Amino acid sequence: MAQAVLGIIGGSGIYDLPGLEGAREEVISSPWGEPSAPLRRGTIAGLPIVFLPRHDRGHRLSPSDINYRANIDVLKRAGVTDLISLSACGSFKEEMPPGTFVLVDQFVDRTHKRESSFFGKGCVAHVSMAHPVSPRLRIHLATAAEAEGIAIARGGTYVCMEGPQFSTYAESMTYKTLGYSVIGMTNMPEAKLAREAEICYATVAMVTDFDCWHPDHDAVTVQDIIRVLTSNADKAKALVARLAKDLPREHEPCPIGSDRALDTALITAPEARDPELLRKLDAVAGRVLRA
Ligand SMILES: CSC[C@H]1O[C@H](OP(=O)(O)O)[C@H](O)[C@@H]1O
Ligand SMILES: Nc1ncnc2[nH]cnc12
Repeated sequence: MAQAVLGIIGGSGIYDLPGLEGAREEVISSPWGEPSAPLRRGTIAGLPIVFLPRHDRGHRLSPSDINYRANIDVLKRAGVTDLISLSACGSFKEEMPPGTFVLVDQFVDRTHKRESSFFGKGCVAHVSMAHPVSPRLRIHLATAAEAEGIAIARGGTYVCMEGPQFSTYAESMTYKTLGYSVIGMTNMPEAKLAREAEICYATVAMVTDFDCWHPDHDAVTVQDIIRVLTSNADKAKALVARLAKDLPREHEPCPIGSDRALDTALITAPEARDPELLRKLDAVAGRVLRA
């Protein structure tokens, strides 16, 4: 049984992880290019933790400029088995007001200018995304949030837009009418790539605003979001600390097989595979390619 290594991707407002014991910076190079930032590695209550701020410190990177492939690749190389994304989002539901942490269980991908797969010409793979979030991690997150007195919603659909502009009123009303719960700009293709890399993934979607559909909120502004971000970030850090204390030290097998997603995904015949691409896939797909 493998040791659990918890990865944390910090989104808007979460550029470090105070409380990381013995924290040190680790630069891991990736054949997929530059990750957002060096990793910060340490422990919380003895559990190995790897932290990566997806926009880099200073919020240098916009959602479309993040190299999601490099980020997931370096987290895989760092041994991450379980990955939590901490993400700011807008809400489409009155009952999920700013301050709510939504443990989403579905995603809709509306992004259109991002590299969204490690696979392609010379090594084709099709992983299942039917259930994109680890049910086991969601349960651990819900338990940790309850212990910390953090208001959560269990389940919801996160629609990922390209951005960087916020939605038009018509888009916002459409997503609301379709029944989506929250909106953000980063969790796709991140969740898809984590699945391809066989890393269990879950998102804490932290509501900062009601997007622009809400009659009392004419438009979303970064200033308004930042006001909520700070208190959300404090709660998120408490949530991570509690999760780290309670997460089993051995990686628990994923009940939906996220950690073995490539067992049934590769379709390119071994003799038709491109050696160059195989080299780049050494970390994310090494388990199956070396078999
Ligand atoms: C600062 S508001 C828009 C920004 O916030 C969210 O970032 P993240 O998901 O990394 O927390 C959203 O996706 C946008 O990137
Ligand atoms: N309303 C919103 N739309 C997209 N991304 C967001 N991040 C925070 N609030 C958002």
